[in-house]
Amino acid sequence: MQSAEPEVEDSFDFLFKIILVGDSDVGKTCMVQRFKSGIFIEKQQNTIGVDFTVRTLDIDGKKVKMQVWDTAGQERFRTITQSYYRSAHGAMVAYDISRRSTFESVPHWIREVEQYGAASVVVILVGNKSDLHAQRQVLFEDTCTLAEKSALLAALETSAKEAQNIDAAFILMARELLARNGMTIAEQNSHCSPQFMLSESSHPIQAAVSDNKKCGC
Ligand SMILES: Nc1nc2c(ncn2[C@@H]2O[C@H](COP(=O)(O)OP(=O)(O)OP(=O)(O)O)[C@@H](O)[C@H]2O)c(=O)[nH]1
Repeated sequence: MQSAEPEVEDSFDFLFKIILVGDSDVGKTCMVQRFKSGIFIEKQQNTIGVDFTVRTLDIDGKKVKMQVWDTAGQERFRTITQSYYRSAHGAMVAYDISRRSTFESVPHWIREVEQYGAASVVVILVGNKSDLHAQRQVLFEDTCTLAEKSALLAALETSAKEAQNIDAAFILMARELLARNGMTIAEQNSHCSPQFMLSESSHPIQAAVSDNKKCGC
């Protein structure tokens, strides 16, 4: 666990703080590790409190530093993790597509973000372990329904194991935060990433969903 704010040394154009929440064992740490280092390590220790990691993305020539706060999903760390919501620009609510109970916890995590986070926080719903096709317990349609009902920015499925959509999730978040912080919608619309659903909260739906994905730019 790292409790202090990380030092930000090198230069960047934008710095965004992203908090990753969701039940224990949905794969949050593996997602962050895949995003940061491009690797997948099967056996992870459960996160204690909160860990942070940083990666700088190049988005259309802008250096966008993503400071990612990986929180513990275990109940006993709730009070620690709640104190990290307030400064987050973005939140990723993660569940495991092969474990229905983790999807059923999503409304709880969304409420936490709403309760403890800033009013402007951008929220994305992420169904991890999309490689576990045979064990699927959550339909992506249900994910989209929930994301729309909760007015989230987007819903997508990822696999930290097979490197599916992990970068896409963070890039999507970065682009939305950039859009809200000065980059024009016109610049945004020149890009389209397949394999996820976007809400209309900030700009038109760009893509439609799921495993046999079609990009609807
Ligand atoms: N098949 C599959 N397994 C995964 C994937 N991502 C993570 N796992 C496995 O899921 C387990 C839990 O992963 P973690 O990253 O520790 O989960 P967490 O959400 O950070 O858990 P807490 O720290 O307790 O909140 C580990 O055994 C991982 O190997 C994935 O994309 N596919």
